[in-house]
Amino acid sequence: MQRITMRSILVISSFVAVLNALSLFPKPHADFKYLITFGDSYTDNGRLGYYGSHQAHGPPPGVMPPEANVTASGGLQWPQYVEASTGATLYDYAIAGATCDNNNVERWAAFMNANYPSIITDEIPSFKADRKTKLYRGVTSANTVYALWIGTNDLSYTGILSDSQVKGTNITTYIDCLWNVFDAIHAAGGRRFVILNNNALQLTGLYRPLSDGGAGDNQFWQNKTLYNQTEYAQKMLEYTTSSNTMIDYGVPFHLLVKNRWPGSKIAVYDIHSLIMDIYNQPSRYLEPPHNVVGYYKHCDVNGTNCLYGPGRLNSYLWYDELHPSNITASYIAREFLNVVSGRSKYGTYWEHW
Ligand SMILES: CCCC(=O)Oc1ccc([N+](=O)[O-])cc1
Repeated sequence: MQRITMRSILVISSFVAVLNALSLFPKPHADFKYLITFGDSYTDNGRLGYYGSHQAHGPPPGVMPPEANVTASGGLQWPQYVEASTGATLYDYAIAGATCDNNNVERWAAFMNANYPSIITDEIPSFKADRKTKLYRGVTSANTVYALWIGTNDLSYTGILSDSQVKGTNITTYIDCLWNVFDAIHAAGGRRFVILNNNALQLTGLYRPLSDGGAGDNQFWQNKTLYNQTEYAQKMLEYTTSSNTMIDYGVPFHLLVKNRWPGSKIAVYDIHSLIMDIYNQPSRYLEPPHNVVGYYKHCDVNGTNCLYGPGRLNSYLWYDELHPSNITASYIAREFLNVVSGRSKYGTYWEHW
């Protein structure tokens, strides 16, 4: 294992991954000019960094923060691959650390002396403010896809998994929040939605028991080894799969039975299955020697003194205890484009007839 500041190596490997990924990407579509994303660190392309350097405030209306080359994937994040391979304009409102709604699960960000901004309390208001600016001049309901991927922090050890949610709320409240996000986007003219379901979190180093190759005490769960880790991995499996079933049934119920978002098309993108497929058949996705149990970036419980490796990031399913690696992000992006074009086995498609 090397101790080096890996920024340049990460940027180079990002570029290699981009080149590999671009050659595999489906052709861009004329009706896909804008991608507007909401979520957490699985989607954030640098927005939290802006808040961190501006006293927890977001950018003024009409300004998108600069994109980062090194995100929580160790390189580019999945929307950036979509952007690079299609030429679509990306407006990424995702913020690392976010939950769907701080009124349900709020999480403290000590470095900002504030809660992490959430989708309902910050990302959606920022989107609504930007919509009134020239950023949105070319955006129409036909040429724009809205993507929502949220739940990892809601269900997390600092959230529902440790019963730390706001009193009176529960997993159903988190699921209802997803529909509230769609309400807000629909009211703003959005008609094409992709919802990415919950990751296979039981396989991450964070939730996998130490005795089964998972992390010990770490930056995302500082006293993990005090817990019955097998029980918590199983709970996380229950929470993610139950939430995903609610998403599977909730989308057609609200769209078709309740007519909640008239004129809309919604695809459910089964990230959980994609990650399981990479986990079960790593040689199809990762560079040898592939590693789907460990992770590339190892830090102390404060997130400092990080060590990287062994080997190359492109061999890893996971970048750190919680985050898919850069190459995994490129597969998430590639399959996202298949979902948008209606051709993915990971997509389930719903619209009015
Ligand atoms: C996918 C959800 C996990 C997540 O959001 O992780 C992060 C939370 C906070 C930070 N940060 O403060 O830099 C990074 C990742």
